[in-house]
Amino acid sequence: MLNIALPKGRLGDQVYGMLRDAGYDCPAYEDKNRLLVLESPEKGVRYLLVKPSDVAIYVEHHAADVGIVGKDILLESCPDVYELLDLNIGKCRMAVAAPKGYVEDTDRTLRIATKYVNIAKQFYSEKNRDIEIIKLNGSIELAPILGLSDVIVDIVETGGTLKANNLEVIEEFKTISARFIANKSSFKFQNEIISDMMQKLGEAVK
Ligand SMILES: Nc1ncnc2c1ncn2[C@@H]1O[C@H](COP(=O)(O)OP(=O)(O)OP(=O)(O)O)[C@@H](O)[C@H]1O
Ligand SMILES: O=P(O)(O)OC[C@H]1O[C@H](OP(=O)(O)OP(=O)(O)O)[C@H](O)[C@@H]1O
Repeated sequence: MLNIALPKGRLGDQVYGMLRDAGYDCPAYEDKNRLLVLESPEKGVRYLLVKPSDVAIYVEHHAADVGIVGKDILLESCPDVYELLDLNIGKCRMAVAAPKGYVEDTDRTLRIATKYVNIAKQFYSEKNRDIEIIKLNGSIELAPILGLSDVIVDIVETGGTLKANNLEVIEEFKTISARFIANKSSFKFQNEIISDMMQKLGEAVK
């Protein structure tokens, strides 16, 4: 059976919808219970429900053969996996944002709150800017409101969260979407099954 790491939460349901349409349905997924391992033996797949930010860890370490993960996570952690397909869902942008009217003082160290420490470091190293990173795990928009940081680096989809909290985008610098990834050894030894899944998923991409 092919082990598929599926992100729980907002991305998971969309991803499962694509896999179902591609022929890898799993009635147990639709039961919505607390099980984390869901099997569909007749389709030859086993779904592992994991935190979105952990998908690539399972795949890299061969606890899963394939998985679906946001490009944000791949850019942040650079796992040693194959990125096979852009699924064109979970679309958003990586951006710097700040309170409306914010004016940067370039003589001071810039304080940045983010979940994406490596992405932020890379972005500002290209600008040669002196920075301090404050790593948070969620509700990033709160940081500049409370004076914990000057700006944030985070993903923006509709812009609704920024707007509701009186923040605005300063610069968007990466487009993000969900990617189909594979463990390197699985891709070699289960190539036919994974290639077949990639092709069917490709046909389901809108
Ligand atoms: N507002 C959004 N619009 C579109 N895609 C998003 C949005 N927020 C996150 N994503 C994408 O969906 C993925 C999963 O996001 P989600 O918010 O469900 O998990 P998370 O809370 O970031 O994960 P974790 O619980 O592991 O921290 C992200 O990695 C990103 O690629
Ligand atoms: O532009 P929008 O459509 O408002 O989407 C962007 C918001 O979505 C994500 O947060 P999420 O809902 O995952 O919350 P969290 O980061 O606090 O966990 C992201 O961190 C932004 O806060």
